[in-house]
Amino acid sequence: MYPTDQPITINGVTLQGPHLPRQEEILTPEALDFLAMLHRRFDSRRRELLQARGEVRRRIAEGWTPGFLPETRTIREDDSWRVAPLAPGLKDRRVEITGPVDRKMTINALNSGAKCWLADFEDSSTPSWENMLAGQVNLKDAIRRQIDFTTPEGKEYRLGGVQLVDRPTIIVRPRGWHLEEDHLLVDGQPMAGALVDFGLYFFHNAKELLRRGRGPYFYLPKTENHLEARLWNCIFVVAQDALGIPQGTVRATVLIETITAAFEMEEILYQLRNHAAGLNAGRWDYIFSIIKNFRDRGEDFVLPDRADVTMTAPMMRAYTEQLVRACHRRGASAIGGMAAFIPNRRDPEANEAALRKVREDKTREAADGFDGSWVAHPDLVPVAREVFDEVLGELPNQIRARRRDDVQPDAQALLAVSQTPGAITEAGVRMNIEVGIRYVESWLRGNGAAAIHNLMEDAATAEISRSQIWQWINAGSQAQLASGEGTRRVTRDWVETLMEEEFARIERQEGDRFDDAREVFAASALAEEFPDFLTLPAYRQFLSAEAPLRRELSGAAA
Ligand SMILES: CC(=O)SCCNC(=O)CCNC(=O)[C@H](O)C(C)(C)COP(=O)(O)OP(=O)(O)OC[C@H]1O[C@@H](n2cnc3c(N)ncnc32)[C@H](O)[C@@H]1OP(=O)(O)O
Ligand SMILES: O=CC(=O)O
Ligand SMILES: [Mg+2]
Repeated sequence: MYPTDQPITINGVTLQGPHLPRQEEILTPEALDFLAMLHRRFDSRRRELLQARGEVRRRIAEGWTPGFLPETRTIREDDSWRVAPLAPGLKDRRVEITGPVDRKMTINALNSGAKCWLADFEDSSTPSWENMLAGQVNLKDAIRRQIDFTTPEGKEYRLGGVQLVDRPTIIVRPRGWHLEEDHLLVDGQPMAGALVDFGLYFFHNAKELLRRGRGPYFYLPKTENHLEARLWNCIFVVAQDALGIPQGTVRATVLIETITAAFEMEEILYQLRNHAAGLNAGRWDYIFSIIKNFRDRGEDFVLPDRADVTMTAPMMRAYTEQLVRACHRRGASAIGGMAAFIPNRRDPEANEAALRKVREDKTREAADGFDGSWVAHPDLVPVAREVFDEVLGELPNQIRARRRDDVQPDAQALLAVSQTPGAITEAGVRMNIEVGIRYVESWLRGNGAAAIHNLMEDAATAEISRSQIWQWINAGSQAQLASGEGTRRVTRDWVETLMEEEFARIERQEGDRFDDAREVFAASALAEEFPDFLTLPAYRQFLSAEAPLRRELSGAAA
């Protein structure tokens, strides 16, 4: 038993922060040894790759435009290689439900009737130590079918009686490479959140999953290039050897959700080819990545209101079609993304509208050749299933049936940002502010996904909101409001006035976190220096093990 609330060091691994329920089951000395091994072998490479991201960004700011890499041309042109055959539980992925790994949602997702469940430590989860550790407990219990839950009001949750084959395949999404977990230090350095999430899940469950006819499967978020994919591949090889399980047991689906990764889709599959399962079109972070990377490149890269950047915009069509082509050429699954419309059981009209819009979105994806797609809510599972059932017929996927050889890699099409129809409007600026603050408030309370105005908001959509504001302010005369609304520029002063007004409109409740949320949102939307991720300073200020001390010090300084 570890001492309560005191930092403790075992074999160079320091555990700090509050003592959490059942932590002894997860943070066993053997599991900590495994994490320390991963950190010591791979963290310096992670840091180098993060630094390389910064260099690419600097080159883009100086006028360089990313494109297909000349040095990897042979990989793209060689038609002979394929990824490993689809693994058990991953052949038919027509409907995947996504969601955070809290106990109730875990049970609901596993009872949802979806083919797969993306168990999310990332966009939809606040990365508090409590959430991250509880997620590991919940997954361990779920895999062993020993999970139930009772709300304080007495509502009971347990796994339904379906057979293993009908239970969604679990695919875990660890945190991105940028986030650190400073409740676990190795040799005095915080571990990468990604290695903690991957390592603990793999260590405790890989063998059990194999015994049950499945495997340790992962979604890899926010990858920026094929070298980052190579790092993951090296981690998989070492992890499988360390546990003595066969090479190739791990499978990874990589989210293509950065503009640089869009130029390296086949190279990413190639690096991971013995472990690759597919690619996913993570549309929200993709839009964020375009804003972030091209934020100071002038009018060719200024996007209209967030609501106008839809999947039918030319750049989004190019991205999704090229993704299906890359996957099917290499025998991998192409998985569609998240339509943000959330059903509402209390409002039939909003519910109807959400079902209609999601159906439209999934219909386009299925027709484009995707093998399946994501839904955010159990009530959307039947809609997506119906759409894909119709296109797939008896087939489990469209990998062979829709090769999409009619699509060609096309850099110009991926970069056709200025062809996105729409306009910047005052309503759009206000919406970004209001929704951004509301989302951050939810995140600070530990809920990393929220339905706001019947739309799903998570870390990726919040990044779009705050980075659009930043770009519109800093793009100067290139970000004019729609002509019907005069020629007002989006200035910092004006945004601050709108922020005051929107903030005043928000209904407050005892114990809410709106003051903190406004501070976090303003700091990233109005900052002179664009923070790489909204969640990075917010983590340090509010969730890190040193956060209470840091806040105390800044309070004392004030
Ligand atoms: C950009 C990206 O990365 S997209 C992927 C990441 N984002 C996500 O995964 C978001 C997933 N979705 C969600 O978290 C939720 O649907 C929300 C927060 C948007 C809305 O949730 P709620 O406000 O609870 O919706 P609602 O009240 O309609 O839920 C009805 C029931 O469905 C459950 N439910 C809703 N969404 C999910 C889900 N994704 N997984 C499991 N159960 C769910 C709720 O827990 C609730 O259960 P209960 O009736 O037993 O209490
Ligand atoms: O992770 C998915 C996204 O759209 O971002
Ligand atoms: Mg994302």
